[in-house]
Amino acid sequence: MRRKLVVGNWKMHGSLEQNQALLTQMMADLNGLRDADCAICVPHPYLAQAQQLLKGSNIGWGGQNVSPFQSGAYTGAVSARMLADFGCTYAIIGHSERRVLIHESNVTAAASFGAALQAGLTPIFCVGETLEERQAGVTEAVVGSQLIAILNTLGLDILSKAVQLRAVIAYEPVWAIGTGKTATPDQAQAVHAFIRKRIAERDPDIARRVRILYGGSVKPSNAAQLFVMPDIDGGLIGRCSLVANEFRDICLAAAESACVASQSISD
Ligand SMILES: O=C[C@H](O)COP(=O)(O)O
Repeated sequence: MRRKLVVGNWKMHGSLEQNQALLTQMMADLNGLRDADCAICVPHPYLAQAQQLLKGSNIGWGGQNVSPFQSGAYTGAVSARMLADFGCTYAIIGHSERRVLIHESNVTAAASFGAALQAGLTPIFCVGETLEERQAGVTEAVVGSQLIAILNTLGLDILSKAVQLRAVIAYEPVWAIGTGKTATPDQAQAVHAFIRKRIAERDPDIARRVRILYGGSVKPSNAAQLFVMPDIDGGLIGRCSLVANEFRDICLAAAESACVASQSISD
């Protein structure tokens, strides 16, 4: 059975002082969490602080993007190796805010996915459609092309590395991000099942093992309904990862849904 994972994406929020208080509270709140994994992806300047505070706790940490390049004259860019230097486990790749606002392409996102794996990080590869795309009925075509970009750009060899480092996919419908409009559990499940089916066409074993997170206005009041869906393996959380008790409740919902699932298997 796939272990649930909840990842907070702080986006461009925080300060040394706020982070100290928030991470300290989260460590206290999540100290006893056993049945789910959790992590926080912080803005790059706060990686050292996250490493110092979270080391030895059961909260992992990561960055929110990596350069597709290993090093060189790329002003303002941060390499995957640099994230690894700060003990990161995770790197969010291809978030829609980067795709939409700074026109990051499928090819760039795929190359960053490869760079993250190369540095030993677990990439969290984001896919998702806009509202116009959903209304036009092309959700599967859009998500499918975002996924296939990985193979087209990096080739089939990337799959074994992705398995080894437990690469994660995050389905985030753009229309649900930061809007308060969550996809219904059935809408999200349908796209998650499509993603798993697409991966299964290449490799059924990877499809069974890969964790697919849902992101887009996840909150304590809807987390449990989403996490019990068979192909939803946790969440990528924006706004509610900036509020300790809301993030705690979402992590607890993930752990609880894992217990419900294991009970129903043994029943
Ligand atoms: O990476 C996280 C997503 O963009 C979701 O953000 P949100 O929970 O604020 O809607």
